[in-house]
Amino acid sequence: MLELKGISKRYAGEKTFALNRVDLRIMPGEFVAVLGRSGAGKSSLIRCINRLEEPDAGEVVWNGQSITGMNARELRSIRGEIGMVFQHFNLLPRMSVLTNVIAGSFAVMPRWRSLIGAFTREDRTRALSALREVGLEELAKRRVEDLSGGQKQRVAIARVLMQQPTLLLGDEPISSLDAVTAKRVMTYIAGLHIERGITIVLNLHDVAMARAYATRIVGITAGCITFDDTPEQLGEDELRLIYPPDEEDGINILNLERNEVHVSREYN
Ligand SMILES: Nc1ncnc2c1ncn2[C@@H]1O[C@H](COP(=O)(O)OP(=O)(O)OP(=O)(O)O)[C@@H](O)[C@H]1O
Repeated sequence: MLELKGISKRYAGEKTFALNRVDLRIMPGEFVAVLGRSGAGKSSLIRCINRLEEPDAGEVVWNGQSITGMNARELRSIRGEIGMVFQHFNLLPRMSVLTNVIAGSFAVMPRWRSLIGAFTREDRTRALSALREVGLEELAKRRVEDLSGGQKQRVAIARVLMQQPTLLLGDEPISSLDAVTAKRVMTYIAGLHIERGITIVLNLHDVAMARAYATRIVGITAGCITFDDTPEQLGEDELRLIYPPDEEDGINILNLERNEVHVSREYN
């Protein structure tokens, strides 16, 4: 179980809290989509879970272990259990696809081996099998910088598979992909949930995707949870709460008819 207890985060120099005493309990095997307008605190929430950002207050507990109470060594080890996919993939662009996938186990690999690239035969076999699962085995030797966005995200998913995590965190993993590719990537992520029972927490900008794939939706507004229920309960009123009109520029970002949310001017 993943538990956030009173998590608060305020960035240096900012007046308002990015997260304001957030409490959240996620049971094993849940697929949670986190929705909210731009700046609501979605990334901060995801990043505070594995301490890519340090919360200012509160506690994160994963399977009975307090992540917030861990020292650097313990944190490295727990991160081996927690996979992460990002909007911009976070891959090593000049390295091969295979090397990137093997890098998924760096957190659990003795440091000297990861430094000199001395991968074992077993590492390669496992990485190739992960690539097969996302349909990219033939591209194993290709440099990552030569791949399309969708292929890069599938490499990132293969890297997560290699890591064999029990928890997958995603910070807008489909935001930079076109609609068709985004759907394909979501299908792979859903596969991790359905076939392996991995607990998943993803930030998404796309309400339709959240409804289609998640088992639970958490809405964040100005650093606070304003919705937490099943996708079926997410109606128009709830969407208005999660996506209030921008007071400063008066743009109502919610287009209920098209069932999609424009999160910033660039998306329009
Ligand atoms: N490194 C930072 N330094 C200062 N302020 C930050 C930093 N990161 C985020 N913030 C602020 O914290 C608030 C929440 O940001 P966060 O990135 O968590 O929101 P978000 O919902 O993920 O937004 P988006 O959908 O645009 O990515 C925003 O007001 C943002 O400007």
